[in-house]
Amino acid sequence: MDVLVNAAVSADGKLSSRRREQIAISGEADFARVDRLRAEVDGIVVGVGTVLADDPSLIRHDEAHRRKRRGPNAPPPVRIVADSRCRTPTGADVLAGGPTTYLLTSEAAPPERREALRDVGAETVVAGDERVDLGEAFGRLEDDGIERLLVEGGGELIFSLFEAGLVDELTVFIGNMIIGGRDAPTLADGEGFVSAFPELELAGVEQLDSGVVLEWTVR
Ligand SMILES: NC(=O)c1ccc[n+]([C@@H]2O[C@H](COP(=O)([O-])OP(=O)(O)OC[C@H]3O[C@@H](n4cnc5c(N)ncnc54)[C@H](O)[C@@H]3O)[C@@H](O)[C@H]2O)c1
Ligand SMILES: Nc1nc(=O)c(N)c(NC[C@H](O)[C@H](O)[C@H](O)COP(=O)(O)O)[nH]1
Repeated sequence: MDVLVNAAVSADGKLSSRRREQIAISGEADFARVDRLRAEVDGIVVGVGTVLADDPSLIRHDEAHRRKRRGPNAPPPVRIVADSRCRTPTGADVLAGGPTTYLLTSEAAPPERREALRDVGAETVVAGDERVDLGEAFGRLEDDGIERLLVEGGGELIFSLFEAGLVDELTVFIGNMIIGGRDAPTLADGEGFVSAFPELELAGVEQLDSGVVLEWTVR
């Protein structure tokens, strides 16, 4: 599995405000860049915290770029939500129309919630006891031919992926604003590392919109 993480953060490293409302940190050129990234992968991943905060649909991508890079018959990327307890609302946009939506969940999810989400078309993958075992779940996606993933957040999920050693590349747009707030989500939240910090290697720097895009590979 090849895993690319992408996010937009403020100059002080926040993904959104303490109210967890989506903020336009980047601009048109960055959204177009993300649309191209989406077109290059088999699946787009978010955590359920992002679904509850932003209600993304994860459908939009650069179709022309997809055809050019992956051929005329390449399917659009599937949508994937990491959701340990099946908290995704059945009416969430990520479940509406469009490509398959995989729900990665755990044994801790109430069976009736899992059933309800299956009833509205979600493809459920159960891996892990309390939380999604991301390595195992990604292995199951690979069995379905999903080999390259773009993870778009949020901070809890991104931290867990680094903790599990599953991230290959990280691209971050850093914008021209300060959001602040000790409770505002950052790029990597979770418990945080105290030693054995994952190390990155700088692979690219580009000025875009009113900020900068940093491309990192994970050592
Ligand atoms: N600026 C950006 O680029 C960007 C992108 C995405 C999200 N966001 C923001 O991030 C915030 C949401 O982030 P968040 O950190 O609250 O939630 P999140 O999206 O990281 O989701 C966390 C949830 O994922 C699920 N999960 C399943 N397995 C897990 C595992 N092994 N480890 C961790 N989580 C696991 C859990 O149910 C957990 O509650 C929102 O405010 C949203 O607006 C910003
Ligand atoms: N590139 C980028 N710049 C930002 O300033 C910002 N706030 C996001 N945030 C990502 C966002 O939280 C969502 O995950 C998806 O962009 C929504 O996806 P849809 O358009 O619904 O498919 N992304």
